[in-house]
Amino acid sequence: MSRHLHSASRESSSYIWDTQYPLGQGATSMVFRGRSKRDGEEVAVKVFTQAGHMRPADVQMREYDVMRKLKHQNIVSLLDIEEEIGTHNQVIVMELSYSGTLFNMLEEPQNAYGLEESEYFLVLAHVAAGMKHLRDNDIVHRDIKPGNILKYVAEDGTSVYKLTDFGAARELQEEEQFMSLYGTEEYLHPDMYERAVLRTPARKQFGVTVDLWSLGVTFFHVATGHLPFRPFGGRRNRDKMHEITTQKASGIISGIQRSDKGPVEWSRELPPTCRLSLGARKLVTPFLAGLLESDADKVWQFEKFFTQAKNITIKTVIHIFCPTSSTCWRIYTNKENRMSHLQELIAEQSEIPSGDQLLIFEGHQLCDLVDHLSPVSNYPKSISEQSPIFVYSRTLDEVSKFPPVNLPEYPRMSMTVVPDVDCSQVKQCCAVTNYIMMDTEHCHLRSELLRHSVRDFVSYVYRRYQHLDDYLGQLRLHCSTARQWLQNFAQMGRHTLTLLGCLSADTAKLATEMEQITADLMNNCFELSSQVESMLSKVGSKLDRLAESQLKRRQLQKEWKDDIGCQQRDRCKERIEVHFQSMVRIMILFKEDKRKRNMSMIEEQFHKHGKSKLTVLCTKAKSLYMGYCVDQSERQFQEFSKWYRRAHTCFIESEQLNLQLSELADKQTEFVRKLAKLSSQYCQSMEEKLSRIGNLSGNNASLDGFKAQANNHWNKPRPEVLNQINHRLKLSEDALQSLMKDSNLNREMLTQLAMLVDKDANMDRLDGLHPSQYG
Ligand SMILES: Nc1ncnc2c1ncn2[C@@H]1O[C@H](COP(=O)(O)OP(=O)(O)OP(=O)(O)O)[C@@H](O)[C@H]1O
Repeated sequence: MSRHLHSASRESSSYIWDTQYPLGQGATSMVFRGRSKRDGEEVAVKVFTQAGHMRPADVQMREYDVMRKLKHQNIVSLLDIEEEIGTHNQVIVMELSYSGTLFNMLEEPQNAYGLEESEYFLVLAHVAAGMKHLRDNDIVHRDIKPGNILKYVAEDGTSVYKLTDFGAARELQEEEQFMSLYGTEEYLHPDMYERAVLRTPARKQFGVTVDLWSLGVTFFHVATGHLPFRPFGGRRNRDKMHEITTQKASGIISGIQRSDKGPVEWSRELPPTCRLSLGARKLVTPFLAGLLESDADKVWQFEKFFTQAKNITIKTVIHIFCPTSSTCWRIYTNKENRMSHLQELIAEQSEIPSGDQLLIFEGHQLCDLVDHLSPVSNYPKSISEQSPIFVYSRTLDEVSKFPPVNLPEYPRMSMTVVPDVDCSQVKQCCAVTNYIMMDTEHCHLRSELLRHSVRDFVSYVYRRYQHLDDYLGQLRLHCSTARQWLQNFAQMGRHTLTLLGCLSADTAKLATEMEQITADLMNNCFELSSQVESMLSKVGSKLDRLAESQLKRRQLQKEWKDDIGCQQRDRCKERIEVHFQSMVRIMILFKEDKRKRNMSMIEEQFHKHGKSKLTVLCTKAKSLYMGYCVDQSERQFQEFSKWYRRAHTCFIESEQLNLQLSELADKQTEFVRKLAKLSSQYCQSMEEKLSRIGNLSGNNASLDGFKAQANNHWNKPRPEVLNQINHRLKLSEDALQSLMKDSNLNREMLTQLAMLVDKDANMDRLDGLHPSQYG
């Protein structure tokens, strides 16, 4: 050893490390923080203990060989293998983790009930990627557990998880088997457990898939903060442990024996305290069940594990909030999926059938913001937990019950001083209080989202009313133009027919025929016009009334009391955090007390004081949450329930108005089409008949033709009526001119009508005002 070094310092040719504060200790080694002599870079140095050196040389070499072979972002990098100066023992130099292992993380109060969801999925993705690299290199790890997964932090601040500790690893092809025993008992495959822990003589062989079981136990542990299979008394009750893992049915993911010789509580679900959302649980539960399969016929192969892990981790999350049940949902879906699929997934969690769902984002219906066929990856990037899509049922105005609160229990504390027990109890108190803190935050978020949902719902309903009102305005204008047109047409028709009636016997006949031809259509048009009129007045007065009460007087908006419920300014979470920090300080003191062999009288008094303070702090934290936050949120929810019934009525009214306006628009279209038919039939028949009269006289129905025809009739010299004839002739000439003018007018009206029909057809494209767009 170098003379210049501190007594706790050790070194190799390129590294130096301090043995005073180990980063961690395993069964065969201690790991220390060290530095490179070359560039001062911090490193982790794994130094083998006596137990490590006792292993056969080839087993020791295997760890070096495996580490040399592996190079992957999810496997801890080997920097060097060097000889320690003085002892000549080999040390492994690795990249240093400042954050420790997953096991260390699970020991922290904030993770005592499992990791937060996004972090959990990172673990899953990274561990699966690391395992894939191991498989690609035909390596079996044989000691997968949270303590062998290190956390690193990437430059962008995100976590990177890496597999470490290849002391038990060796090369093994997929079809090969091994016999030696490795691993940590809680994570061992039942067959290996039987041999290694229960020491049964059977010479069972094990395949690469033993790692899959350990992965299942690890992923369960990371999701819940505790082990899946727990006999009463833990490691002391190994037969029961073996019984639990081997007797569990397929699909069971946990078995807990809570009392001595008591029954095992089997479960196919993750515990309620687990922090994963319902959406995440739906993915993770069958995944865990697949990994924790002890039936050799049903056991997964690695490929299955890789594809399932990939299926889970590539999904994108869409945040949904259901105000009527005050629940946040995370919908995990593939990026390329469309709205119909998203709605099916929402239906699975919310029980609102997809056809019944009303999805609102930022005051708009989601289907007005994104195309039905657009993939979810194109949805607004602003959709987040704080700004989710709100889902309502179109048909139900009832709200569900306020969701029950699921809190882990505080331990029952006695006043007797038992440092070991006290230490674990204070740790549990910290964990429960931390859980309450997170729940408080969530409760507060839900209160905020309820307020947000009211604002969005009001603006959605009002926007809808505004559109309906605008649309009604357009329809009113359109209807009155069509009505005016019909009246003008009828007037012009009457005028034409009167003229024809007094022109000649032929034209009078024609007039009668024309009247018969158009009478039905004309009556039909008048009938339709009055139907449109009455519908318009009915829907119009209803909409006018709603526009007055809602758009003008904002009644719905005013009925909501925004200040009920837990508010940011109440600082509930911060208040509970103060209690939590006090508990942490007690925990530090208790740990010190545990280290001391004997406590003095005064120290014991202080310890007792710490215990009673702890009890007070727990009561305070819980009652602040339950008595204030939850209570306030429940009151807010009840208020919302009353308000929503009215809001839903407004929505239903707007739906009905929308329907009535659509019916009105259809009737109006029918009316305009009939007008067009009337007009073209009138023109066509009139032209036909006029030309027939023209042909009778050998001329076209021109003024000259009529003149000639009239002269024929009246040019016999009857002097007493000559003046009269001439006068009639003059009248006829005027009438014919007028008829021609009428015909032109008719053409013009026809063009106008064509425009009206066109406009009618285009109504639904005008500024998106057609009510069918809201349907
Ligand atoms: N690269 C590293 N950076 C920081 N800490 C580390 C690193 N590698 C290991 N450790 C710490 O050292 C502990 C022991 O390391 P490791 O698991 O490799 O040793 P082991 O003796 O093989 O343990 P085991 O009992 O799991 O076989 C780890 O649990 C961890 O806390």
